Amino acid sequence: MEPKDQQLTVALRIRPLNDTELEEGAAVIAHKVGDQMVVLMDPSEDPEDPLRTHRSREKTFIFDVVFDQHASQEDVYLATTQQLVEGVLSGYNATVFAYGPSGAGKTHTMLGMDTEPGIYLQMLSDLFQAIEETRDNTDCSVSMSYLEIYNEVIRDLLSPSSGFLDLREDSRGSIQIAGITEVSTSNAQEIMQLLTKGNRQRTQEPTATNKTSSRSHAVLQVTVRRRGRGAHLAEEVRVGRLFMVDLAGSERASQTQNQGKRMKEGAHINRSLLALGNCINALSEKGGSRAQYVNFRDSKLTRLLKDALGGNSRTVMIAHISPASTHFEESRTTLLYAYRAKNIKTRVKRNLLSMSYHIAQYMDVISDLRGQIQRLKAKVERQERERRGEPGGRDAQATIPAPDAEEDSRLKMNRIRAQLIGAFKEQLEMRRSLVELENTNIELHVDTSRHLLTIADWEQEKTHHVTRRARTPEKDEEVLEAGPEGDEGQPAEPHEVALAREEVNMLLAEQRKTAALKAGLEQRLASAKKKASQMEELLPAQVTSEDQREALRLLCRAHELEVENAELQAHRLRGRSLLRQKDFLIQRCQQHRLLCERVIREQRRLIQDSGLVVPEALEQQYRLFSRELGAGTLNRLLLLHAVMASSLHDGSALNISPPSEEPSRDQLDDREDLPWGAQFELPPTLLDPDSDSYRSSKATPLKKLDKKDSLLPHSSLHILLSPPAHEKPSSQSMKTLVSKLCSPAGWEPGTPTPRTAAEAGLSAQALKEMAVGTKSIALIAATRRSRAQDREGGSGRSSLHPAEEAAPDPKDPKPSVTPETTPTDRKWPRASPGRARSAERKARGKPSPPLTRSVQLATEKLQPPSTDHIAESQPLPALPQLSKSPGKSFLPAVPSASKMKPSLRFHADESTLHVPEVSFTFPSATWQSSPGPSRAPLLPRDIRGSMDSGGRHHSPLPPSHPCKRQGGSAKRPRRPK
Ligand SMILES: Nc1ncnc2c1ncn2[C@@H]1O[C@H](COP(=O)(O)OP(=O)(O)OP(=O)(O)O)[C@@H](O)[C@H]1O
Repeated sequence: MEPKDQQLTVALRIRPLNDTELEEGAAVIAHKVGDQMVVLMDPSEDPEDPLRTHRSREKTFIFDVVFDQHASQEDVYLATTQQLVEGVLSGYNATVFAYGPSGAGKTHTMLGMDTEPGIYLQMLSDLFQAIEETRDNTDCSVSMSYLEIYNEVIRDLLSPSSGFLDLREDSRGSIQIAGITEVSTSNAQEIMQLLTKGNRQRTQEPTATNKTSSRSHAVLQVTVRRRGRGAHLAEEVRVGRLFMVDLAGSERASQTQNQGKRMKEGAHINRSLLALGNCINALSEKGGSRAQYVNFRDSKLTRLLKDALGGNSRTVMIAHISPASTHFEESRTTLLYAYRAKNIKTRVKRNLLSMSYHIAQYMDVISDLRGQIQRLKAKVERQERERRGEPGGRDAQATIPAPDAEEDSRLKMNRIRAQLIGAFKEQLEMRRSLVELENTNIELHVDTSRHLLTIADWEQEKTHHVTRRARTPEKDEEVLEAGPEGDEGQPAEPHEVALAREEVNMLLAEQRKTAALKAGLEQRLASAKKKASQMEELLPAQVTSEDQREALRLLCRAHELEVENAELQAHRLRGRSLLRQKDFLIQRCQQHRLLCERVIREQRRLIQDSGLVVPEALEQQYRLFSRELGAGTLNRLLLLHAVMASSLHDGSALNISPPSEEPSRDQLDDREDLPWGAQFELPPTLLDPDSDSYRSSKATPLKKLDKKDSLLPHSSLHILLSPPAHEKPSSQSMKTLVSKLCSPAGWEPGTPTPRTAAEAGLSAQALKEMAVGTKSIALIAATRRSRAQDREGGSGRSSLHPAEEAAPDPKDPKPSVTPETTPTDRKWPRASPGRARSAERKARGKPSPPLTRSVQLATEKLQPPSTDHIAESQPLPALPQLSKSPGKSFLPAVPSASKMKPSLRFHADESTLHVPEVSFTFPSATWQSSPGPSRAPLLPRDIRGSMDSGGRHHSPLPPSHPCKRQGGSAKRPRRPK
């Protein structure tokens, strides 16, 4: 059955004013208008204020249904949740959750009172009644569990002594709570008794706004399994899951005047509700223009509600507010949240469990029927003979196996088969549990890494802080203003870091627990396997008929396939998780790299300040390091990695729809203004689609402090665009992509390097377009560096290598060109300061200063190539497609920027320009500078070409190569395949 899109139903309930509010003389500011509208008046705005006469004091919100203080529990149930009952019985998931600030009436709606039962009881009563009505033709079982999430730990409310429970993702991707008590029930009253018992265990404390405030999120999960009865052997099992969630209050700590323990609870509650809010925001924008990543992993609550919000569930959110003017702020934020949630869509599909062993049941029936046919045939024959008076009628009967013996054999066979199935099932369950444990283990590692990243970020920030203080003691006051300090002048550790430390300890304990469980399970699996193989050895002796043999053969085959399936799933999970870990590793390396760069920069400054003589070898190494940085290769790789990971995630690179026969007129039109015919070359790195979620918190201290990659000016990129030969290219997305990848300004300096295509602003279509195609032309985007140099060429500024440029020279009063100061316009040609100045001169009627021929030439050559002539250029040898060259490093595919850009050096006299050896090769434009004396070779020998004893340069290109024919002796050859 096809999954269907389903809009989240959002209802609003306004409770009556309570005694405290009446005593306070609070006014009613929330009014229901019609069935769907609520108007909220701002009590702080004075209607008499002449400055605000034209401003509306009212805020209007529309929901699916709105209830006011007159609505009964039944009204609320009938209009919101009753419709979910049928779906749950048919195998759909459903979720109802109550949202709102403390004391707004969430528990009242969900649990209610004896006289006025809430949604729990009403829904369960209806569910059991519906089950009763279909009992004749279906087998139905209902089980329930009840848990709370308190301070980010899960507790079983039906068995509170079982300690903290784990959330696990099973091999099918659905969230399970390991070790939760599942109680089978047969009526709603039983569930209510269990709920009341569980509720007594729920963490409740009096707060300023509610005397019995629930400090945790309570989740009641009811699972209904339904199977058709009778002759419907093919009938599958329908499993419907119903979640009913009573969330903790969504108020802010300041609003409840909470302190101490309450404050800490508040932090956890707010953290999970913040995560929930973020998910709601991201999900509500998902269908819109902005593609958003939804991070469900930020809290246990969102992980648990993942399906309810973004997956397979029909979901109803009931928002609650107080009508009192004293609660205006909470009511407003609640309404905003609920309003946003209205945009969320889920994709519901029926949960059908195909019964893995029903093949065995078929065989059972077939052999029964065959036996019956045989018996009937024999009976008919016997009767025929008897009727004809033929002798042997009685003898013939003797050759047919007696029905009793047959029945015996059948029963024996059934017993054997049941044992075998039991053994196989047990094994399979254990394998599945092992996969889950493995998955949990990896997730624990990933979570640990995430928290470690946060801690490491903080440690770096701390060091940075100390260094800054040491360097600029006079700015102490500023630093003090920037944040609170600890005892020894160290900045105080933020709450989130302390939390991360706590979590790491907890996660390590969890890891140990999981490892022990896994070891036990592996032992049990080994003994189960041994038992099963003993049984298999004994079986052939017991099998008497061909049918039985066939049944057993099929049974074993089914089991083999199940095992294979489980192994494949395990393999896939392992792969996915390893990639996630790899992602973290990359982040850690990146973090470490930034630290190293900072250390190097500081040390360099120290060396320069103290006038130390640096050994030549070290100086050379430093230059090499700076050049690598200048090339920005790493940043590009990170971007491409992110693009690739993202394309894998949404299948854009893999799931290519078959081309249509005729490209439409539009398509052709679209092509005209695009660098089509080209091919994108992407790194073969395959990374986990979810990588984003494992990034350390966006608000980690270091990120707040040091967002920019200041040492890394962005650089050139060699992109081969591959047009979808028949697919309609989206010119806009392609242009965005090209500008993002070609232009170093594609992501702004000072912002973190994008990690996903979404962050880079690339749509799935763009990624798809990147990945397919046949024809190739080359588009070489000139480097930002060369553009910077181009600008500098105009302005006559000294141009050092990028790292020198990035690290400001203390002796140089002029500010260096760093990515932060670079204008971010993305069009060629850029309005460079040089050009601006010459335009200014022209405007003032002053002639430009004369340039030497070499400066003019170099300036001309540094203009980026127009893409027009690229299409006309001679086709270059096609480069290998990424996907076809797995295992190859991407590194050589991106020509080092330092190879592509000439390093211009202006001496004291602006008009003398020294351009060291470097050459560019564009499809129809080649330029080359004169060889410099001491330039270190940047290309490997085979790419670089060689010098003979006579000092002549031998290009590695064949004489017929177009680049050669254009006459350069040291032209940059194509990257070897
Ligand atoms: N619609 C209503 N009609 C009558 N009384 C109500 C209504 N809603 C809430 N109340 C009363 O208001 C008080 C607080 O409600 P409740 O405990 O349900 O709030 P809550 O949102 O669950 O708070 P918390 O988040 O702190 O647990 C209760 O005494 C409850 O009986």
